[in-house]
Amino acid sequence: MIIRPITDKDLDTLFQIAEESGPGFTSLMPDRDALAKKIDHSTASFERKVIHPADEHYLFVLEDEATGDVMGTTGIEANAGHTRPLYHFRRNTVTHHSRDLDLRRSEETLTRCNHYTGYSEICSLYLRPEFRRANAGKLLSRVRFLFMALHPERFSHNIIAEMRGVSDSAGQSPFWNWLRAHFVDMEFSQATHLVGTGYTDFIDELMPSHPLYTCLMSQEARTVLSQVHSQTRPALRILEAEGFQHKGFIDLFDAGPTIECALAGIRSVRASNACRARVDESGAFGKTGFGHRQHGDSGQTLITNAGTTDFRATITTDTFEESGDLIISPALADKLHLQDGDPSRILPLSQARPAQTRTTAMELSYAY
Ligand SMILES: NC(=[NH2+])NCCC[C@H](N)C(=O)O
Repeated sequence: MIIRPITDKDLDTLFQIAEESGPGFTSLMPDRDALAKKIDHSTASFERKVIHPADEHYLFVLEDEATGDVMGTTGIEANAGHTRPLYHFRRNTVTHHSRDLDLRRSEETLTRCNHYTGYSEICSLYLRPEFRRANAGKLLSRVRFLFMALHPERFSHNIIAEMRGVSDSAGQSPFWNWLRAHFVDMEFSQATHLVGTGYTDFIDELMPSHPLYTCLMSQEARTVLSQVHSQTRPALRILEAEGFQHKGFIDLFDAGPTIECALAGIRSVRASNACRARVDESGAFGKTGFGHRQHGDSGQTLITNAGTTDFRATITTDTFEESGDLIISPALADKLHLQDGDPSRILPLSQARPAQTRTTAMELSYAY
């Protein structure tokens, strides 16, 4: 499994993924022109010399090298809210209190806001059902944190992830159904399609701009506030383990939680290291006795090169560290586009119980 930047040739697969992933997956909408533009934008972003993050969008694919199949996607928006506003509802508490009458009551409100302007956003993580296997989800999720650690000038100091909220297989969202009944006469899928293809004017025009008291909402809508889609729960757990937290900002359409973490605080950023690749031509990799010097207690390591347009990453056991150098076989060096002496970044993966590995890879398929 190799991670690489997306190219024009991946358009058909990207279209399939956009169809498979459904209406709540707003960063990939099944619209060929929009997806072709997204690929071009990604290619230009990887090519661009960047000093401060602007409107770059990086989209990677996970490829099965043996077959050339694209197994999934993963992305980073360098500066969310830069080209068009990024809206959320903020959960607030309002207290009405009369000292004279000795009465008080606290109620929750939702207020539309643009709080997260200027954050980098991780997005578009999708692992196709037929390619669920150990480490695939991990690689798709964590590779973004290594890419950010390698190229911090391209990203904000703060990172968010918008987690998909609750909707059913027929595309009905309990939160949207309440909004729709009172404010915006439009299907959930139409609203997410508009947002996903970059049309956000209707939010200012039609969505409520005054605080909404949640006590006045339907019970169905209230219970899904800050809740994730059932298929997104494992992805949420993984990001929480990386240090991400929910601060009460929720999606305008399905009330899914947005979570945030400082880049420097992300576990995979802190636990990964810069090193130099040394290509071992001696053929020692086949021999025994190398295991004790391998990374992590599982011996598995996420390795990347330090490139942008030529970025590559994989998870392997076929490596070890020696005085700060990463010793790799010529075959692996070739796959990762690494030459002897090139900078690299490594993240030792800790031992996961086999059952856990399976669950993670499987359940990450719908991700966030
Ligand atoms: N609450 C939501 N549905 N938010 C949108 C989730 C989008 C998802 N993070 C994506 O990249 O497409």
